Amino acid sequence: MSNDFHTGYLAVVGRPNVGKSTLVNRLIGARVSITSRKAQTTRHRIHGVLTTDDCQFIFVDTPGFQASHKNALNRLMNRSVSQTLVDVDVVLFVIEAGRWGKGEHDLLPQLPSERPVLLLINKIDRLADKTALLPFIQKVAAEYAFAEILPLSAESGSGIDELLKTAGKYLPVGEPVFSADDITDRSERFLAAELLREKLFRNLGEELPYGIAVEIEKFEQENDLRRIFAAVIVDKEAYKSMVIGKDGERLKRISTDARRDMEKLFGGKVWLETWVKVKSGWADDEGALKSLGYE
Ligand SMILES: Nc1nc2c(ncn2[C@@H]2O[C@H](COP(=O)(O)OP(=O)(O)OP(=O)(O)O)[C@@H](O)[C@H]2O)c(=O)[nH]1
Repeated sequence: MSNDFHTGYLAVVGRPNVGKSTLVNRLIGARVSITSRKAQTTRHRIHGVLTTDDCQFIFVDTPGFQASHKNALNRLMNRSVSQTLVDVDVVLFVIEAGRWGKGEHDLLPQLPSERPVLLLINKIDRLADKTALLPFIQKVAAEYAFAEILPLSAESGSGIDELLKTAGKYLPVGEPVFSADDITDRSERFLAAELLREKLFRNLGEELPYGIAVEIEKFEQENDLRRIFAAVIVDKEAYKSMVIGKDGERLKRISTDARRDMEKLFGGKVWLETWVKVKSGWADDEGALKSLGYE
């Protein structure tokens, strides 16, 4: 291994919905983290790995900050963000083009002053007036000592090569940690839960109850067939029928959609069984959260 190879950890932070998951997916070219129009779908730290000729980027996707719900779940989420930030080599702070508000400003004190923070201005494809970008960059540059400011579009891919070239320079010299074809260090069990969670978010839309979770109770594999048994956990009896829907239609649709995505991702047949369980108050109970895999 040449001694000018760089390897390092990068955290992707930013308000919910700014495009963190889309960016990580775009960078590592595979679906390891789930995107959805609904805010707050990423509650787990997800590691994606990208290896180029001279760099290995190990991405840590962190949950968005959320100040409005003050329960155990959010305390744990915020704790895991701060812990992540001191462990990484580079912080990628994602914002939306043209948008710098209280949400962004409030995040600044959480940024580690001893690490380079690259400000990524995402969604530039949405800017109707491209000349607005320069004054916006000047404005945000005055907010914090960002190591770099890079406009890009996670969706169209514009600015992504530049981002990799620039971010690579901030990674320490070192041998790769993961082999070239590692996509994620998360298990299929975890990915199955994420896919099902994403379908719940999409299908329930605005009705989505706060504190819904997925627990994979059994995951078996026999040749190409995976048998997955998943419980959808809600914290109130009333949410149960909301998830199941009239004559079970909604849960059936959610399961079918999730099963199809799992088959694509795992490259084999999937038998998926889902049901809804009520665990009242679980979102306020740190023990229950840990048992569901929240760190
Ligand atoms: N137009 C446009 N839309 C984008 C771009 N990047 C992301 N989006 C959209 O923005 C929405 C949110 O993207 P996500 O990647 O889920 O955002 P996130 O920051 O990971 O969200 P949380 O998981 O809630 O923290 C999705 O509908 C994406 O399709 C972009 O470059 N341009």
